[in-house]
Amino acid sequence: MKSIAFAAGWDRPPAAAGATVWLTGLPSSGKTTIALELAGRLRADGHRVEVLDGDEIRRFLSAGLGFSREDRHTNVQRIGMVAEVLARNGVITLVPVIAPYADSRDLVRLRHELGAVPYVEVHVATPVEVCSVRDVKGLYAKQAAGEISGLTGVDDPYEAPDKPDLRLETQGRTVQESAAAVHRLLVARGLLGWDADSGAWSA
Ligand SMILES: Nc1ncnc2c1ncn2[C@@H]1O[C@H](COP(=O)(O)OS(=O)(=O)O)[C@@H](OP(=O)(O)O)[C@H]1O
Ligand SMILES: Nc1ncnc2c1ncn2[C@@H]1O[C@H](COP(=O)(O)OP(=O)(O)O)[C@@H](O)[C@H]1O
Repeated sequence: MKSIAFAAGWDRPPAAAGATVWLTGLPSSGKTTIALELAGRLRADGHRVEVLDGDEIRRFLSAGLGFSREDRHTNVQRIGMVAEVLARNGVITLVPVIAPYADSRDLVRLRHELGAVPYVEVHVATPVEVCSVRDVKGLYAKQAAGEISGLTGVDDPYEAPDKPDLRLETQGRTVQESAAAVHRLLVARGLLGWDADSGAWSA
């Protein structure tokens, strides 16, 4: 199959369409780690990739927003819009953001669908018991010590997706295995156009 691309005179396969890949899940579930691992793999395969990091967005685009239901909704809609613009322009946009409310996520998906922009929802479904042991940023410990409140999955809601495109259990799996599961989904959906591993069009 590779020879078809080169016989056609391309020095590299034509760019695939962009897509938004939203990784929703609890703090420390693995969203950011999986997004960064997958981004590296996709970039190595020649894809244009952006990772919209939740912390960075909150420092700039969503500066001043807190963690009330309303602020989280606003944050998610802003990120959804940026992701849609990027994806519409051929970028695979990975979004490791909690997005705890189903109606907020559904609105982002709907806007993508209305614009015919591919959208994939991955639920990083690590149980809270595992997340609170990982506690990458010390938030679970702070909540337990009474220093913060309103922590998603502990004393603030997390509405798990009913029908995500992929539900990923990360406990007992390596980061590479988790990222590979998302990669397989993108290939199965025909979103990568050209699969460098198999040397075939994934569509
Ligand atoms: N109260 C509370 N609840 C949940 N998360 C909290 C909270 N306070 C701070 N943080 C940290 O904020 C990081 C970014 O949150 P998000 O923008 O992804 O959240 S949301 O979608 O707007 O709900 C989020 O990043 P991740 O740990 O990568 O998920 C948290 O570490
Ligand atoms: N299979 C896995 N997939 C993703 N992360 C994992 C996995 N196994 C262990 N981890 C670890 O879990 C932690 C997840 O942290 P992070 O990605 O920052 O979570 P989040 O972005 O959801 O808050 C990291 O320390 C990561 O190394």
